[in-house]
Amino acid sequence: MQVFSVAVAGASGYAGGEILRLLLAHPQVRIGALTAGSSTGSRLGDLQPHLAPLADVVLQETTPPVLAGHDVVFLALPHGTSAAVAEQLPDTVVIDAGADFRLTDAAAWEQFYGSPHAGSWPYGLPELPTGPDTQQRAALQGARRIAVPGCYPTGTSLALAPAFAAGLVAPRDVVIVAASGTSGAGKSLKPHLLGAEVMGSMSPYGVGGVHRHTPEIEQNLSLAAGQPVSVSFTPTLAPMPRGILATCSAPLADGVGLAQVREVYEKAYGSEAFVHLLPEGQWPTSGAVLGSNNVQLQVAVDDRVGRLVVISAIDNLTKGTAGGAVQSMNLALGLEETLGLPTTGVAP
Ligand SMILES: NC(=O)C1=CN([C@@H]2O[C@H](COP(=O)(O)OP(=O)(O)OC[C@H]3O[C@@H](n4cnc5c(N)ncnc54)[C@H](OP(=O)(O)O)[C@@H]3O)[C@@H](O)[C@H]2O)C=CC1
Ligand SMILES: CC(=O)N[C@@H](CCC(=O)OP(=O)(O)O)C(=O)O
Repeated sequence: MQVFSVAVAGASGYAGGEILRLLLAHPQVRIGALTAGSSTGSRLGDLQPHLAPLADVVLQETTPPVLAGHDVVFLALPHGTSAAVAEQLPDTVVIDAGADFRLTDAAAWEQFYGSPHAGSWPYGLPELPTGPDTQQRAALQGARRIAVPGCYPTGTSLALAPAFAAGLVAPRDVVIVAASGTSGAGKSLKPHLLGAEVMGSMSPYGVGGVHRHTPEIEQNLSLAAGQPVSVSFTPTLAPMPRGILATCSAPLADGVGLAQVREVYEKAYGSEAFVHLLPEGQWPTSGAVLGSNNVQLQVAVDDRVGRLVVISAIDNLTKGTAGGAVQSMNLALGLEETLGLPTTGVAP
């Protein structure tokens, strides 16, 4: 059995920590260099105490020479730092959890990120419908560079893309409101995310079409629809460490009913290991996917206003980041796509 050496840059952060949790359970991975920024020189066990088998590994500086010589490098670094590292790793599969290479439209990148566009890499969401009978998976098989999706775009794009690909909904008046756990904001200190501010309170942010995941969601849904789709996206913060629950809705085409919608979603995801359309009457919850790579979906038709409503639940750190990254690595390396990825959650 072939074993691949894997390095993780940003191992002290939330995304890097979750990538390591999954890699520790992967049968064909040997964990190599672990790197960080300000915590270079620290023991991993002092920063990620849940990763017991790696407790005594000392974090190294994030430089191309430290990361070179591995089969795969995961980058879990702040935006804007990946390009310089990746270009010095020509012989390595590079999987970037950051946003730098997700958008194909340079103008959209510059508008939402305020910096020059680095380019675009194959987008790491295998199950995404990219047309009536196609999926993103094909672009990831054997890829040498992969851009892991943002957490909100993962749950919301999977929720609506089948309806767009099948022409069930119109490409306008699409409304998405999603609640995320606070780990989505990363580990660095943010005054509005202190315990006292977050506990027992929900709050909106990035309101009015300004959140940087808006163009990423539009890119995914436009690809599925084969025409431009515009989206009103509002994120909210929920008093929980991890998880995203998204409510996504769009105007239904004339005459489309629930049976047809369910048939389309069953066809899109019926053979997927991680994306599950729940039985009628059962609703996704963020708690039910905690720690797993699963996506729970439920569809409803609101006949009063003629809209499709799709609810999705993911764990932002698992399917929304690290699970998507490891799933993409499996495809890039020609391994079984599900290797090392949990389909069982943690409850309560
Ligand atoms: N959290 C989430 O749900 C998701 C995150 N992502 C993406 O993953 C990436 C990491 O996010 P997250 O883990 O949440 O963030 P964290 O703030 O938790 O971690 C950031 C990591 O990057 C390291 N780092 C910071 N600055 C530098 C630098 N200049 N050079 C080298 N290393 C540096 C930090 O090291 P140190 O602490 O030692 O400074 C730490 O290991 C981001 O691009 C984020 O957008 C993607 C999808 C979802
Ligand atoms: C709760 C929270 O703050 N979430 C983050 C998104 C996390 C994510 O997916 O990050 P990247 O696109 O940066 O990789 C946010 O809204 O900025």
